[in-house]
Amino acid sequence: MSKSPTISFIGAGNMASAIIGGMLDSGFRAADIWVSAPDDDHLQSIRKRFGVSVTTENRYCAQQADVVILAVKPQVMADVCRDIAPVVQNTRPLMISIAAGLEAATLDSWLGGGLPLVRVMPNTPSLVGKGAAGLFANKQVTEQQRQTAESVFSSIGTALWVADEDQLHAVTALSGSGPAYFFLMLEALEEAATAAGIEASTARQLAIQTMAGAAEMAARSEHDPAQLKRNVMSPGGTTERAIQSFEDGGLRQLVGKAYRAACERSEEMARELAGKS
Ligand SMILES: NC(=O)C1=CN([C@@H]2O[C@H](COP(=O)(O)OP(=O)(O)OC[C@H]3O[C@@H](n4cnc5c(N)ncnc54)[C@H](O)[C@@H]3O)[C@@H](O)[C@H]2O)C=CC1
Ligand SMILES: O=C(O)[C@@H]1CCC=N1
Repeated sequence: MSKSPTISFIGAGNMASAIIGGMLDSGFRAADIWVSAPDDDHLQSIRKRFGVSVTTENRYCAQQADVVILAVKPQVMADVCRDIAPVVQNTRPLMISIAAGLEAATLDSWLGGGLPLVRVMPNTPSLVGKGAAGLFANKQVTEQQRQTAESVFSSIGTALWVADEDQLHAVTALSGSGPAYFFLMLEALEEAATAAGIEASTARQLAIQTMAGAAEMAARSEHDPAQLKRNVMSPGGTTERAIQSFEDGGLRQLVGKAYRAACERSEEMARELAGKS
């Protein structure tokens, strides 16, 4: 069997940590992982936490790799790619970008052109093995490289390919940004329950367990969410009143509006960042 690939992360922030943490839990080896970022203090804390190799030199980091995962903010991506381009043009690893709204063609041009490139939109629950990621491969990506990319992201949750790159905007607004929508719901429920007199820690635990339980049920049930919702709503009972209140307040429209705002921002970022090339 061929040796496991060396995977280098450029960027050591929230998402790199979430992906590395999930990968190690699912059996990837720390010895096969490199991470680079400018801040040495930050890198040392990642090294202590995960036991991976670290360096402040992006080029050196990229040079080690069969797979380079670009995990920096979209706004610094152009500089990072141009800096490592001479190295990766020579070693030709599989490039993976997790940046929101940055198109494969734009990244490829910054990297000098012609490299196999997978764009992934992951999310932070990857840290606990419950990630949800959409993946898109450019034409240079081989079947084996597709499998490698899929093995990384399916090791930390659900990983689904999209055929059309444009669909990544819709994925970003759904599962990329989505954890924050549910955290907002948790915040609001906790505030409402504490205002009604429940101790804050009790309110938080009950709200979190309820969200996790509802998600698990939705995942396992043969019924759709609308039916599961109706099953909780006893006629004339408490839930019916609460749901009516959500509907009267326009929650559905508000969710649609927020979702479209995220989609539009992703498209806008793609235009802005393509203009930087
Ligand atoms: N946070 C999230 O929920 C998600 C983020 N993303 C994408 O992931 C990417 C990273 O986001 P976060 O981890 O949240 O950001 P972050 O700000 O937590 O991490 C960025 C990392 O890049 C490093 N960095 C900055 N300049 C650098 C350079 N020149 N060379 C190497 N490293 C450099 C920073 O030191 C930091 O470690 C972004 O492109 C974002 O669009 C994608 C899905 C979800
Ligand atoms: O907010 C953002 O732009 C990134 C992409 C998806 C989640 N966080």
